[in-house]
Amino acid sequence: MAALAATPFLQFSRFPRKEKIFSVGRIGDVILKGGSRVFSVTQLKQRRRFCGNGKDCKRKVSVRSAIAVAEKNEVAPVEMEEYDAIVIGSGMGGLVAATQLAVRNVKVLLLEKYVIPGGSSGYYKRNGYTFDVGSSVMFGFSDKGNINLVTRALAAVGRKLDLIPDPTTVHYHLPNDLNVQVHRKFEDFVDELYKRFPHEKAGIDGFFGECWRVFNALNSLELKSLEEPLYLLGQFFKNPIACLTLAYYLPQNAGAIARKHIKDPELLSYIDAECFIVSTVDALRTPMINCAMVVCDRHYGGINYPIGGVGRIAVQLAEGLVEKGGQIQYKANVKSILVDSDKAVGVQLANGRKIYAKKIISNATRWDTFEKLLKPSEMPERERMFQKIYKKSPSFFSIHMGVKAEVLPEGTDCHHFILEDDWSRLQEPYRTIFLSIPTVLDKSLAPEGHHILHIFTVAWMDDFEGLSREEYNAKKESIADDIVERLEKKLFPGLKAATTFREAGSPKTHRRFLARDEGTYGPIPAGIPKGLLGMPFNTTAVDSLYCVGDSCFPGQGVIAVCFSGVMCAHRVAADLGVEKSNPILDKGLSNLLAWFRTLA
Ligand SMILES: NC(=O)c1ccc[n+]([C@@H]2O[C@H](COP(=O)([O-])OP(=O)(O)OC[C@H]3O[C@@H](n4cnc5c(N)ncnc54)[C@H](O)[C@@H]3O)[C@@H](O)[C@H]2O)c1
Ligand SMILES: CC(C)=CCC/C(C)=C/C=C/C(C)=C/C=C/C(C)=C/C=C/C=C(C)/C=C/C=C(C)/C=C/C=C(\C)CCC=C(C)C
Repeated sequence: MAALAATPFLQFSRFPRKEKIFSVGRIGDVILKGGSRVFSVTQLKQRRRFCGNGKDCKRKVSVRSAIAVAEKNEVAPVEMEEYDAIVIGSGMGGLVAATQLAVRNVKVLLLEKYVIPGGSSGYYKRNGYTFDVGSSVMFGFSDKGNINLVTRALAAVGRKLDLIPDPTTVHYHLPNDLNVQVHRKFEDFVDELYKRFPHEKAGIDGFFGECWRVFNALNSLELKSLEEPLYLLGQFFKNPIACLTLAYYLPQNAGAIARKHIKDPELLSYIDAECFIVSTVDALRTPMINCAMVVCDRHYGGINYPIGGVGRIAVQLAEGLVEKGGQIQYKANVKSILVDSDKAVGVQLANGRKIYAKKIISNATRWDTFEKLLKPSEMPERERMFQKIYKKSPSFFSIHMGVKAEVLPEGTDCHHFILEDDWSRLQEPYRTIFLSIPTVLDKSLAPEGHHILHIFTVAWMDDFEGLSREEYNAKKESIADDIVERLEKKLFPGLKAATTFREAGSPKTHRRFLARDEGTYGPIPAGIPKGLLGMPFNTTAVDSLYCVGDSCFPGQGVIAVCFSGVMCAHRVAADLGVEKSNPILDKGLSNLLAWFRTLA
């Protein structure tokens, strides 16, 4: 047994009852796991007085004395699975957090419930088609600047994908025949707006000018954890103007800023549509930083599509993770996060297996993390506050289709957004249609002579509850028929007849395959938010538990969750002692941020 004293983390199984396991942490906390019960050394020493609630586990002892206790209690060592960090879920947020830790030589294990990586940025294959699970508009994927976080995430693990530049981010088909093509070149795009709204030229310049101010500030920073004070101070010192600019815009929303410059209601509705496609809410509820980020990045680095499909990004990151010494396990469904004395110490899988780590990172949504992986009755106050400020966004109804190529007119753009009638219906379920045709850029995704149409529209889970299998399937088909008919009228006559493959997914499909509560697309503000002020970062009220992904700052979107992954890895690395940190400053900043959130 003495030989094991040098091992930083030990685990023993108790004789003769093998199901009892206990472990010794690096600092020597001893935990005896017996079913759901957790015992500390103190409790081990006073077994008769143990009441079973595990509340006493605070006392630290040396590994040597822990072993002595173990020996006294007739336990013997067993093989131990212990990591520096466990990441639950391999969405882009989880993958970036895991890879960023692995390249810092942190021993990291990524657990994914599904059979491939990527979550909503994954892919699936059917009948010769490679479909993107989520949408195919990739921000942050260029060679320019600091904000190209997808490119940077891949580069960190030595990967680079071949990209196809998309000449038009999106083609809007809006009420009153408002047609706007968002060209790659900013000047070409605003020309379209000037033509339609000549009386608002100054307003257009004013609003987009402010967007560029925010974007340029973002793009001039080295992006790391905003919860790490030494980094923040360093950035303030190096680039005070950029930091103050961002601090100024942090609590503001795009709609309020648009109204400072623009009066024309139709143009304001257009800005709503621009925000809606990325946040599923109008401009008044979309943080200015997020709006600026997307309306500028598409012209700065441009939107670029990876040859082979969006799913290739996640596959490359997962391979890179393993190459850098990390591990990934598929079909590993985490059922609960193990907590000892208010500290996350490991996870338990659906098959009962327990795995321990110093830090646990959840890429599940905050709702799934705090209501399913942890006991909802023990939800920390900070999370209750988050749930007051943010609610779950609706999910999507999606249709993946294969069609004969001739049905698309020459020069069809890759991405379209359609709202046929009334502007006031922008946020209603099924009213808007998002359409991507990635084969316009990459023909290799479909059999020769065919295109992919990936269509989605906002939908709520409630519409699909309580139906029999037949009713459910019939409902999906009827919604899909209706959308195809609308697309026939608006864009592609003959679409139905040209269809060679069609598969529809409901919010239930999103819930099932992405493990997202109610299939939600992410958090949306319950009222008018104070910009991004109320959005939580990565640390949580549970010691050693972190969240990453779209229910963390700055929200939905691949580039946004990549940023969340970068921030999370930096904070975790600092807490593991791999990056510089200062506990006094940490505490000060954490209190300051908690206070900021109360203002949201
Ligand atoms: N710009 C675009 O075109 C585009 C395209 C696709 C996705 N997206 C964005 O990606 C964002 C989501 O990324 P994300 O990183 O937050 O998460 P995600 O939902 O994509 O991935 C979460 C992953 O965690 C896994 N998981 C959840 N619970 C688990 C458990 N208990 N055990 C094991 N695995 C578990 C899921 O299977 C999934 O793979 C969305 O906001 C969306 O905007 C954008
Ligand atoms: C202390 C404190 C806290 C502070 C101080 C000041 C400062 C320094 C600050 C800073 C800040 C920062 C850095 C920030 C950052 C931010 C970011 C990065 C952001 C980002 C964002 C992004 C986003 C939001 C994105 C999104 C996207 C999306 C969602 C997309 C989607 C798409 C789709 C859906 C498409 C559509 C389609 C069709 C149409 C078809």
